[in-house]
Amino acid sequence: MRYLNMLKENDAACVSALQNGHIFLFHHLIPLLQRSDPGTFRSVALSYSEVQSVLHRSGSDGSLLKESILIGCSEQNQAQFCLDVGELDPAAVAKECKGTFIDLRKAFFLLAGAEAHLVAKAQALLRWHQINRFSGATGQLTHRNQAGSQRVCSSSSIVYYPKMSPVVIVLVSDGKRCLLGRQSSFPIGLYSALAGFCDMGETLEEAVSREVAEEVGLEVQNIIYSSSQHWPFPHSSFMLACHATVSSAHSQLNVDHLELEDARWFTEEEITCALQVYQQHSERQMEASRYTQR
Ligand SMILES: NC(=O)C1=CN([C@@H]2O[C@H](COP(=O)(O)OP(=O)(O)OC[C@H]3O[C@@H](n4cnc5c(N)ncnc54)[C@H](O)[C@@H]3O)[C@@H](O)[C@H]2O)C=CC1
Ligand SMILES: [Mg+2]
Repeated sequence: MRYLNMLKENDAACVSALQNGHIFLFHHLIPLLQRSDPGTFRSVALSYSEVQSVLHRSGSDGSLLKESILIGCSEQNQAQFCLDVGELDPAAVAKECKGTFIDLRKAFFLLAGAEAHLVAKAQALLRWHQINRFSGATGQLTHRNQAGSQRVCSSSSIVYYPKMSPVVIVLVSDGKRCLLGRQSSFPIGLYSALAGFCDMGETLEEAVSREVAEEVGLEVQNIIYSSSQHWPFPHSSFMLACHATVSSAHSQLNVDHLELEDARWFTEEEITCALQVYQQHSERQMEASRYTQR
């Protein structure tokens, strides 16, 4: 952690870490992956010299490498960076790297947990840099530090840091059943816990109460924080997960159909059965993928 922090503060050390580090490539924010076992994918960690040669063979002079952004540090203490090669031909880069560019909406669910997290973080940082080239206050260009952990306005001292949008997601229970909803944009049959963006100035509890009231017209109690994660959709969300209850006497739903297509109470048996069906479906997909690769 201290090493990463030092790289954010020290441009020269960050350049040297880049030359000895691992680089993950993106093309217009789409991550490069490689197929590993049948049906599974992994992210591609390239060395500095490997990226240099990919860039040269794809017709670039290699200066793009300095645009790399620090995203983390491996267990072997090797710095990890990401780089968007959007100006190059994606097919040529993918062929050079024996990989394929896969949209993050898909990639996020194909990768193992830690890799999915790293790739999502990388995409969020790349996007933030792409849309913050100019200061919103002065309209002048902003310049990044070597790690890409901040941008500074070229005509004032304003410093910009990467931003996330806090989101609450809450599993509401009436003591026997849990409440799930679906938006019309969800895949057929998919239901999820209720979620929503926090408003400016709200506490976690206020955001949970408001979202549940807005979406299904219930008043929740006993809000308990459970865990959090970075969530890359629509982009750079910071998702805070909670549990909450309603009394069974006040569990009648009044669904806002502008926000949700449907919301329902589900029993434990229904959830267990749905999870079993999901598990069987995933196993069948894995099997089909093995078969098509033979
Ligand atoms: N059940 C669900 O709705 C689930 C949602 N999520 C995630 O939860 C988050 C919230 O999703 P929704 O339920 O659709 O939110 P939501 O219930 O707050 O409604 C979305 C609306 O909020 C407004 N909004 C306010 N701040 C916004 C911001 N920073 N970015 C985008 N829109 C903003 C927009 O008008 C947008 O149409 C997203 O990150 C989504 O990917 C994840 C799993 C399930
Ligand atoms: Mg919502």
